[in-house]
Amino acid sequence: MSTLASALRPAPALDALPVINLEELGDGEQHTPAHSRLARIAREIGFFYLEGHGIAPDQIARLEAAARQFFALPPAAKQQIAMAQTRHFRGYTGVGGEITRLQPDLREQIDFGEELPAVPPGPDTPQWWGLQGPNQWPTAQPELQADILLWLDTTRAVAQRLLKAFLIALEQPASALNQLVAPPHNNRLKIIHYPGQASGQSDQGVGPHKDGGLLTLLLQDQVGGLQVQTAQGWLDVPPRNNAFVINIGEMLELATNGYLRANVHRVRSPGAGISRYSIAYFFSPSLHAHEVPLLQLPPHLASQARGPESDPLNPLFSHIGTNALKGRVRSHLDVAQRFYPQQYAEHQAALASLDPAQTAAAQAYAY
Ligand SMILES: O=C(O)CCC(=O)C(=O)O
Ligand SMILES: [Fe+2]
Repeated sequence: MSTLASALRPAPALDALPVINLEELGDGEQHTPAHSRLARIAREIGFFYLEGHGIAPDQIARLEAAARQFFALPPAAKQQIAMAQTRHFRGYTGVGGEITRLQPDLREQIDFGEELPAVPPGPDTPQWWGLQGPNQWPTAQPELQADILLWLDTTRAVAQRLLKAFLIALEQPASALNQLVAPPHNNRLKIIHYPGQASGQSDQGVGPHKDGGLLTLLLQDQVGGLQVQTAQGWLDVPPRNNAFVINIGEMLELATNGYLRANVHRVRSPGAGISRYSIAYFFSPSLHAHEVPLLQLPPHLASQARGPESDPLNPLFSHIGTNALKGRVRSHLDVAQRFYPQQYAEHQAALASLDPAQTAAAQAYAY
C-alpha cells in the first residue's frame, strides 16, 4: 500500500484498549519492537493502559482512600479550599461548577499543581504566570498534603519515562523535549468524585474534551464510565487494576504536527446511589519554555502526520502559557471572571459570536 493510502486508511476497529508495559520499553535509548508498537498504538487510538510503572499498589490505594475521605467531608470543610478564592486554578470545585462544551460537569474535584511560589502579578508579567502558585490544603484532612505531593513526584517520574519512550518510538533523540519539561514544572493533578445521577437527568460526568498537556496518567476505580471517541463511536475504557489509563494531550499533538492526536474522551455519570472516583495527572509543558517545539519526524512518519486538528471552538496555541490559561478560563468561569477579566471577556465574546448551529455542535460535540 502506498504511503498516502496507508495514511488515509482508517484505523482498525478496536473492541478493547491495548496494554503497554513500561518495563518492556526499558530505560535505554535503543529503538525496540516495543517502541514500534507504542508508536502504532499511540497513533491509531492514542488511549492505552500502562502497566509495569513500578508504583506500589499500596501507594495507589492510600491516595484513593484519601480522595474518598476528602469528598466525604462536610461541605464547609471542602469550601474552605474553594478554587474560586485564588487565581492559581487550584482547590475545590463543587458539582456543576466546571463547564465542558458549554454544559456543567456533574463532578466535584480538587485541582492541585506543582507546589511552587506565586509569580507576583505586574504590568510586564504575562497573565498566564498566574497558573503557578501554592496549592490549597484542607485543614480538616492535614495528611492529604503529603500524599498529594508524593503523588506529584512519583507520577512525574513515570511520565518522564513514558515521554522518553514516545520520543524513541518517534525516532527522536531521547532528550528532544527535556527543555520543554524542565523545572520549574507545570504539571497538574485532579482528584475527582462523580456522584450517581438518577436516570432521565444529565449524565455528563465530564463532557467530551481533549486534555491540554502532553500526556495524561489516569487512575480510576472499579465503577467505569470513561469513554474514548473512535471512528466507530464511543469506546468504553473499563477499569484495570493498578494500571494507568494513558492519553495524549494537545501539546503532544502540536509537537508531532498531528502524527499523534489528542483524543476526545468523556465520563458518563454512574447510576443513582453509586459514586465513581478517579485521579488524573496531567503531565504538561513548563510555562517558562514558552513555545512547543515542532519535532522533526523522519520522512516515513512525517508523511503520516495529519497536522493538528482544527477546531474553531478550541483553537490550539503553540504558546504554552496562552494555551494553558485558555483551557482553564473556559472550564472555570468564576475564577476567570474574578481574576482574568480580559480573558473572560474574550471567551464570552467568542461564545456570543457562535451561531446557533455552532453552539448546538459545541454542546453535543457531534463530529
Ligand atoms: O475521570 C476520568 O476518568 C477522566 C477525567 C478527565 O478526562 C479529565 O479530568 O480530564
Ligand atoms: Fe480528560
